Amino acid sequence: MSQLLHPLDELYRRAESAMDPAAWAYLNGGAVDELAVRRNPDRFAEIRLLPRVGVDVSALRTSQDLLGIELPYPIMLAPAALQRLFAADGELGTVRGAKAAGATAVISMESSVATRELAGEAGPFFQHIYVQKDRELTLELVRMAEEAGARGIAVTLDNPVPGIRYRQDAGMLGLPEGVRRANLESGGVPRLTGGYLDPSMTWRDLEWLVAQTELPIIGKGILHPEDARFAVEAGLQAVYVSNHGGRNLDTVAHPIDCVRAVSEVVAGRVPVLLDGGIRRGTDVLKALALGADAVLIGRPYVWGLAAAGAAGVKSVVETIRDEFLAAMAMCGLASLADITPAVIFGEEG
Ligand SMILES: Cc1cc2nc3c(=O)[nH]c(=O)nc-3n(C[C@H](O)[C@H](O)[C@H](O)COP(=O)(O)O)c2cc1C
Ligand SMILES: CCCCCCC(=O)C(=O)O
Repeated sequence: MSQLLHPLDELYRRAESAMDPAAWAYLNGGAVDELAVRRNPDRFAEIRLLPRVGVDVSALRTSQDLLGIELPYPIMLAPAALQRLFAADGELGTVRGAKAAGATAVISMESSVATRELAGEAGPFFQHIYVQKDRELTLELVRMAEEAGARGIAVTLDNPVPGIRYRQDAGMLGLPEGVRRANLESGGVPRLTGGYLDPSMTWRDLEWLVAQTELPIIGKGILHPEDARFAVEAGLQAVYVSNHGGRNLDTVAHPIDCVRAVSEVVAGRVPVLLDGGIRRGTDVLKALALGADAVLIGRPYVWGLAAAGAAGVKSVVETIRDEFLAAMAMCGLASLADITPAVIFGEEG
């Protein structure tokens, strides 16, 4: 008798059989013993919901404005590098699937299709960057994002040095032929000469970055409430709670355990985003209940991309969205504004 799988688990299985093992290791692996990779989703599963009944949930209101983008529901796609490792279309499949599902994508600086080529196929999108040792190159990346029509820039803060990734290193020794770091070698942005990370970057550099562009800057990889305060003081226009999917530091705190304290410090001054372990619609509800304004899906949409291209990406987003909508209704929550910590068991008092 065949076992019925959750739709995402089915895509995971199909993706694994479609993908080169080294790419699979890069996609799903993480730092050292990969405890944080595994436990990010587990932490969501450990949190219990406490529904209210007798509420009219016949028309759920889930749209919101996020940095000038009208999100139909609070689910977006996290930046993921080098997607031609996973599917022939790479990021083209992702932005097409995201657009079809009404989800805003964050395009990695390390995309294997250039942002300029993706922009015409994408809905509203954000560009991700790492601040480069060469600040002129950083500025060129900012200008590239502006010219391509990005609606904001997510700058990754949790990666001062490369994560130690044994599984990845055992499999992938370099980029296979045909997979390139497209934003870093085309259209005026020169190829990187040194490492892609700057371990000397501080809040002063972020203040500098904010002053260089009209685009909102989103600080990705914040877990500590004090860093959330620094981010707002530096002029960042969104705080993105993340542990990089457990890919950089093992045994790091889980984003779902940090988001409440972060959101209390941020106190509504800027939006709070969260990724790391979002696998089910109830995870979205729990993240919002504890203070996030929106969440981002990481690995699961890449499983969808690898299994079925743009349609697979769309299906991952819609599966999680439909579960989220059902969970809202089951919990007696008619709008995003109704989602508070009171829906978490043990927080109701
Ligand atoms: C294959 C892959 C590549 C990634 N590339 C980037 C990147 O270029 N920049 C970045 O800030 N985060 C990157 N991330 C981290 C994601 O943006 C996100 O934080 C993480 O995947 C969320 O956890 P989840 O996969 O459990 O949903 C990458 C993640 C994966 C799986
Ligand atoms: C040579 C490109 C490396 C990109 C690193 C992307 C990333 O952040 C990840 O987690 O992987």
